[in-house]
Amino acid sequence: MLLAIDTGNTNTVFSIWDGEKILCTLRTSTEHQRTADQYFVWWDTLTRHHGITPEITGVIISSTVPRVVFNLRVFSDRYFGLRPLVVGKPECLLPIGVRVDAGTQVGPDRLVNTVAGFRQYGGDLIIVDFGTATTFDVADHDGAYIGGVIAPGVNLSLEALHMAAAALPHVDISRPERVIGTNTVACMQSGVYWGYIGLIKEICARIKAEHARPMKVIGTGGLAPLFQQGEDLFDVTEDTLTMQGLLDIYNYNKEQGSI
Ligand SMILES: Nc1ncnc2c1ncn2[C@@H]1O[C@H](COP(=O)(O)OP(=O)(O)O)[C@@H](O)[C@H]1O
Ligand SMILES: CC(C)(COP(=O)(O)O)[C@@H](O)C(=O)NCCC(=O)O
Ligand SMILES: [K+]
Repeated sequence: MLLAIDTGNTNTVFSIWDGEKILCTLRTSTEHQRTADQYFVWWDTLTRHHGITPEITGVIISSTVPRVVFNLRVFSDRYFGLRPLVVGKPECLLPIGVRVDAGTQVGPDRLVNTVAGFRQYGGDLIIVDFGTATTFDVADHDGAYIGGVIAPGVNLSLEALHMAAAALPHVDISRPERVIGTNTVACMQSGVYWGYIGLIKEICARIKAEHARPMKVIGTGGLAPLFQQGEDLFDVTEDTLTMQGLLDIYNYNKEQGSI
């Protein structure tokens, strides 16, 4: 079984792959102070709760927060006796090219998404991932990652309003039916929800105009379905794209004999 770990700036997700199937997914907040032993207590409690005793034979990590990788490495080594494959490190091979400005450290999550998108849908893709930041990852005809767009995340935008303005409360995202809000919360939800719909449409249209061939748009991340409602933003939404990419990269490294 493969343990695939996707650390974003907000949440860290562990998925256990049994062949081509996800057995179980565990989620915790991302904190670089969390030790290997703390991960294990959490892991042990939840896997027992799910009634599984996973036989982990491989670990792969994608982390947008470099500092958490140390404790995840110790966790993997101490509890499974395994050296994890870390996306973005030179020893982790990728089945796609990366064509960006020299010296750019592309977020590993973006590369992982591109790998999974290319394997499932072929080239010429825009992948929109709703995380702490909202990222647009662009894959060329041959699957190479050729850049994209980074925009402030949905919850980050709502949080920024609350933090900066004394009279604005903390608000959760939702889809208001009407654009004209008749109370403060509705006004904030409208600004972020409908503003975001506009942002996604405009950025995708401009990427398509810059790209020589027709493109498919994939939406991923917890909020993708909320934005897809009643709109035609994405050709497809995928809720486990990053996890699938981690499995693909692990399998590729096995095939290449690098692990
Ligand atoms: N299904 C969902 N509904 C509402 N908020 C969500 C959902 N999934 C994630 N979020 C929120 O979106 C933000 C980004 O979370 P996440 O996608 O885990 O980011 P990251 O991958 O950057 O850690 C967080 O504030 C999280 O609470
Ligand atoms: C853009 C990101 C912050 C998104 O991270 P996330 O929202 O998943 O936590 C991350 O991919 C990152 O740190 N990227 C490095 C810069 C780049 O990708 O060009
Ligand atoms: K992410």
